[in-house]
Amino acid sequence: MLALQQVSKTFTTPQGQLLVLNEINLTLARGESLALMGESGSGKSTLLHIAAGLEAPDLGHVVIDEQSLSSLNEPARAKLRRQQLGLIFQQFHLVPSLNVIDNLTLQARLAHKEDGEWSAYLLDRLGLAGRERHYPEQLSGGQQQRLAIGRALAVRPSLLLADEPTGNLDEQSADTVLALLLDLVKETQCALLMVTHSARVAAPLDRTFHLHLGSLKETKR
Ligand SMILES: Nc1ncnc2c1ncn2[C@@H]1O[C@H](COP(=O)(O)OP(=O)(O)OP(=O)(O)O)[C@@H](O)[C@H]1O
Repeated sequence: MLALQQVSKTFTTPQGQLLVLNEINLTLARGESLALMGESGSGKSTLLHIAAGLEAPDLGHVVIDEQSLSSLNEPARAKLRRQQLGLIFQQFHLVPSLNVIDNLTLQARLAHKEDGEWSAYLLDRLGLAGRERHYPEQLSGGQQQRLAIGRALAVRPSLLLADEPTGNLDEQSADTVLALLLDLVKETQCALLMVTHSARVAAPLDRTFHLHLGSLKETKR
């Protein structure tokens, strides 16, 4: 589903060259959830951006659904991102001027993958049925993040990439959102790669990896 093959990335900083990812290998299967942990500045967001094709590795390959991102030009990569990837962020990134149903179907419409029945099912599963005409500001933080999850899943992505998706929520909302997210990953058999600082959030995921000094080490399987 997702494969990182010998991925390396170095940044040039005022202090010199910074090797953030050093020949990283990782594979993620359908229906599998993986937590990516590591101290601040260890390169977690860089790895996530590279997996999403938003940033290119210096060396190595990213393969999504058997397609190597480096073999595609930028328009083709953007199309693959729209059609196969769901992105979930700490700051929900909903469109404030769009109501719930329009936010939910936004990416699906852009990807020409809109499916009314699937959207209605997702709204129901996410506890947002009946809120279709509400705007993001009328929703709680937990509801907003559930909507952002729905938006990511509305395209039926093969890969979900999430950066601290529960970082802005209180513990109880975080637990609800995480449980729903993991249920939907199993149900739709997509793969989930999630960055988190919290061992508690990582615990229910299938596998946990730590990034440290450019290397990835599995700590739970
Ligand atoms: N465009 C860039 N140019 C130079 N250095 C960069 C660039 N992007 C990231 N870095 C550096 O690379 C390292 C890894 O950054 P990254 O954001 O991936 O870490 P992170 O593990 O996600 O951190 P955090 O947990 O604080 O979000 C940091 O030292 C950062 O300063």
